[in-house]
Amino acid sequence: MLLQCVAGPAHWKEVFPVANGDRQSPIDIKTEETKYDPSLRPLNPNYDPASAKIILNNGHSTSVEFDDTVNKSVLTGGPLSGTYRLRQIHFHWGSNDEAGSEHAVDGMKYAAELHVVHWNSEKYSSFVEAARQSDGLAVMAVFLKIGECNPQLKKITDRLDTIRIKGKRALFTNFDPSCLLPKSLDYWTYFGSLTVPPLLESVIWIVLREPISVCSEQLAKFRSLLSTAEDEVACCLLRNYRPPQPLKGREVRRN
Ligand SMILES: NS(=O)(=O)c1ccc(Cc2ccc([N+](=O)[O-])cc2)cc1
Ligand SMILES: [Zn+2]
Repeated sequence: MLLQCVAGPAHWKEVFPVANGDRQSPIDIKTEETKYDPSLRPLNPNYDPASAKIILNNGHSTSVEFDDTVNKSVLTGGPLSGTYRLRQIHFHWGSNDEAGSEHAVDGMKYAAELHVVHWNSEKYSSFVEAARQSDGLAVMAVFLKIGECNPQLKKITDRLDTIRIKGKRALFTNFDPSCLLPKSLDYWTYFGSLTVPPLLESVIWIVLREPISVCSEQLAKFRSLLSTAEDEVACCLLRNYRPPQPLKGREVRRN
């Protein structure tokens, strides 16, 4: 029986024409072409560990979902005007340690990438509404570089065996995602999109320049997640990164 895994990024444009839009993500960041912008402020993530609620396998990644009914965990500063409320974090990885990040830096891909997803709760009343607005979402991207095992990431990888099947969820609280950020919060920023369908062009991307570490054994645990539900033939979630998309004249600024 042929294993039916989901159609990859090459087919998305057939269902979501915006896949060929003017501000698609991810991109390959050519560092020489980035522009220093003195108006960019320091990033100011302020997260309450009590906001963390559940860890989830949604079939195309694993995410930790946060309570976003109040402004308890927010991101301000950086390129952002106003307050962006923390919604969820999730990861992208590859079938081997040589590739897995979505963004690239001068053509170089990291082993994986963490996305910390926020929405503009000052201007919009819900995540789904914000996701349809050009300034609706702010996603902080953190590169994961192969090296030492990451003790903070262990809090997540140790729980993955309880959510192997698509749709599974488990309680996951008392977790502050700041523990997954590098020492330096220096960043590049540009206007882009969601990197998975519906690929909405509503994301202010904030890509941290300093990676955090991850070891091969930790990455292997992500790859053992299943993209299939209980009643389906098992398919491992071996990779879930979209390749870099055309810049189409966009500027990438740095602080
Ligand atoms: N990879 S990413 O661009 O950071 C990303 C962030 C959030 C999401 C989750 C999601 C965001 C929005 C919608 N929507 O509006 O239908 C559906 C799913 C999907 C992907
Ligand atoms: Zn993502």
